[in-house]
Amino acid sequence: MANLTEDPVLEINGIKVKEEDTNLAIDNKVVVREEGQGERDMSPPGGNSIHRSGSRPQLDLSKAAIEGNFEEKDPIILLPNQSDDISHLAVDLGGSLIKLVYFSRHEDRSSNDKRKKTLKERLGISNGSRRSYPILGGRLHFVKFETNKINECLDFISSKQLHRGGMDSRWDSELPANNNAVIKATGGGAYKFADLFKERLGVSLDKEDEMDCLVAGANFLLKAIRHEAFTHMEGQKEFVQIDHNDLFPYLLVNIGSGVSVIKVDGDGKFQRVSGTNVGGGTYWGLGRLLTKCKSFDELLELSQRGDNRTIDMLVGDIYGGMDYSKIGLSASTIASSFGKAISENKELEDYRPEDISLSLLRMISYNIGQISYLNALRFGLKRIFFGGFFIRGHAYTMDTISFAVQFWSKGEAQAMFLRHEGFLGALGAFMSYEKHGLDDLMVHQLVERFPMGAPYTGGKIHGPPLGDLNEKISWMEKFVRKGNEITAPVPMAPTGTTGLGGFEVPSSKGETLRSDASALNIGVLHLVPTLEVFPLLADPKTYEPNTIDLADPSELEYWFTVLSEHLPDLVDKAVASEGGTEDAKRRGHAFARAFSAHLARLMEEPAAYGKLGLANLLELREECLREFHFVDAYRSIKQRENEASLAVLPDLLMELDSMSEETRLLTLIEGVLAANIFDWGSRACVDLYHKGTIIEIYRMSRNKMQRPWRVDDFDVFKERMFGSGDRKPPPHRRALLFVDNSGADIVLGMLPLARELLRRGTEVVLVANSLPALNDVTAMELPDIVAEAAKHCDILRRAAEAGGLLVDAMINTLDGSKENSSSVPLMVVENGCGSPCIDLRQVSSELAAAAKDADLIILEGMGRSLHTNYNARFKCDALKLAMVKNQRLAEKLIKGNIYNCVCRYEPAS
Ligand SMILES: CC(C)(COP(=O)(O)O)[C@@H](O)C(=O)NCCC(=O)O
Ligand SMILES: [Mn+2]
Repeated sequence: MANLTEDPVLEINGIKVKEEDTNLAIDNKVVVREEGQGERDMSPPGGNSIHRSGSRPQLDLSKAAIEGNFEEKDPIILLPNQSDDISHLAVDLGGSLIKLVYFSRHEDRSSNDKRKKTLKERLGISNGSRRSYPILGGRLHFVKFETNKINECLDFISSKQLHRGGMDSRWDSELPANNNAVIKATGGGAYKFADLFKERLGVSLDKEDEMDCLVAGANFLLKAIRHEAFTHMEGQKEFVQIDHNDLFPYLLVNIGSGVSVIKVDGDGKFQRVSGTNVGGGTYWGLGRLLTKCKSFDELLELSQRGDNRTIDMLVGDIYGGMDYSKIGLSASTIASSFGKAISENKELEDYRPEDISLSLLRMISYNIGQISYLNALRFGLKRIFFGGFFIRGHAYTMDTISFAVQFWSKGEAQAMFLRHEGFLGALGAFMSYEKHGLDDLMVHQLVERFPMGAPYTGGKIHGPPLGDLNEKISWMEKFVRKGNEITAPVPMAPTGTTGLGGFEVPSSKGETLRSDASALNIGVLHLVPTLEVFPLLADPKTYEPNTIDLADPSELEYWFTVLSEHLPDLVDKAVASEGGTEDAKRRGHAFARAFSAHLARLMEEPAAYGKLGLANLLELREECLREFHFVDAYRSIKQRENEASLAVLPDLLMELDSMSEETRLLTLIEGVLAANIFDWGSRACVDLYHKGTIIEIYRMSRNKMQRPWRVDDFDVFKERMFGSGDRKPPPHRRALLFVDNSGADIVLGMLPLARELLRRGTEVVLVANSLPALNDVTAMELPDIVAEAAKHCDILRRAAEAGGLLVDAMINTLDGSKENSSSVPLMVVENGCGSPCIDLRQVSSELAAAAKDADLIILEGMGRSLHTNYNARFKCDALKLAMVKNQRLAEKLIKGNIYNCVCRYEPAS
């Protein structure tokens, strides 16, 4: 991609413009409420972004860059700073809270360049199939407001222009905006506030049935979001994998102001079987009267410091401190909520508000748990999902409900909670828009991201959005100046909080309850309809990308330390990559703070963002960099190393060509392993780079390549390649090479290996990152590297030409001939990721298409073949190659040492 960093004059008319390619870009629309100041107007300042007005989105041309070839007619221009332009909204107007779900569309990358076209033809990808998705890429956001602050909500909708345009025009940007906009709405407020919406926003509310919406929302979440449901027992949270084919029937208990109990038998098939008027509204209403609390969250926070024994009558109070063991009740069981208040000569003021709040919370939670159990029993249901904003991710509430269900059902029924608990209705209303195709989305097409503000605000979004990066950073700076105000997460109830038969008094309570606990557990859902499950996974259902389990606290602590210690160096690189300007420095600091806050948050509650693996942490770092507009922190390092390696490539190729086939294969594999040492993500390696030049380190690394390697299946691989005795196996048809780093790794390691496969008649597909991550080579950079290498090698040149790789590159071939002699093709596809690891449940459609004819995959590097996929099994032959550049991982995974190598070969399973 050619960068227009010199501020060229861009003619927009007549040239196609498109937004940044954002399959993986993070949402950067965090908006904040400042302590004590209410909402601050954060509408975008003038600057170099063009002001938005009217219903047509305007363009932000800053940092515009041409994608592909300058020479091409009508090149596509990327607008990295152009923010979301297409939005949709659905609302759930409840008695206590208003929930919004809105969608912001991002232009899908439908690149025009010739390389992609050739690739598509070769891989048989038709554009037609893409168009069949009613929605293109986009993001689903979740926001809530208190109903009594409906004006804030209307301001928010207005500031983001969410009400603009009718649905049809919104889904398809080519249609004109509609001035008679209609918003899907559910909840009682859809009736109550219809006039207000019309008056303030000029929109009509299209009312959807509340139960329909709750069920549609729950079904969507349970089918489409990976870590949506979890159990919560005695402080332990555990995510539950729901089998889509075995979801129904279940009981859905939605705890809003009141409680609905719904038996769900399928999509759109349900019956409201019960309910209770003692719900969230009761807790809040009674709690407010009894404690003078100003908000629900405040009331919940009070309960955190409460001791209900002062008010509740316990079994022990009646039985002189004894259990009533005959019927299974311990002395600490609540015999009668608020029961002590009748027998004591005390007034309301004599009770601590904290104790009242906890007593009330337990009374209501327990009652709901019990009613739910009775209904589950009534219909023979084993699974009960609890939703609604009463829960708010609050540990005691969940424990209390779980306890009731467990106790009364004797463990037969299971209480489960939903991360998007409060948004079922709003999501369901959103789903009711016709033709958006959301209900067809699958788990692998949704990527959840946690924006920069999440650790601070808990995803709470108030007021207008932060207009641009500058405002985001100044908010961050202000925040940091205020000191350590990262609010503590919801303290997990310690083990034993709710012993069998009753509720013990919590032995330790958190200092503060996060004011907006529930919203912490959800991020922004990025919809990427083009993502697919990698078709060569032997068993996608049991596939787990992460090798290291961060549920082990010592692992968690270790990797947090590694990432924290790497941060200063990363910031230096990132700042340097943007010219070391003052602006870059500011962004660098803000990035470091934001990422540290994410780390701190996860350290306190590892499951806060869903199940946590090392791959998620490494990806979060890259996402966070992107959020602060560090597009490619290792850009110049990559360039330098590519140049140095390309300079010695001809000598290496000559040396290889002088070898026998078998020696050459070994030398090639050694070469890949040795060159994998160039990894700017490894502390040990970075220290090493200060001790020599690229070539010196490469030589040293090669010289240390004694076999047997720590994991050494080379001989089996060699046999598959050359056979034994008279048996000569056919070459592989197509190999997918998941490449890793720039520089020596790709140029002196993987390209020569690719060349060997090509020489043997195997088609080669180089699979590289869609977005930069550390010093990994990207799919965008690869064609130029291949073109350079092809100048020195006929095999590569012919294959690259056959694969359409050289269409744009101006290369001088060795012999000057340009005829397209027959060759198996060399291709490049993007993998759909922007991380050093790869989750093969979510790969690009290009890669999925390329995989269909592949019978060999080679995964290279620590991230792709050790941290992730080390235990993955494939339908085709697989070779995993990596140098282990971390002592602890070497000990743990291969019982070896740092710089040991892995050559793991697994024939098709
Ligand atoms: C980030 C990485 C996975 C990249 O390794 P690669 O995939 O390039 O081989 C690796 O450098 C890593 O695990 N680094 C952290 C551990 C350390 O600094 O030792
Ligand atoms: Mn790498």
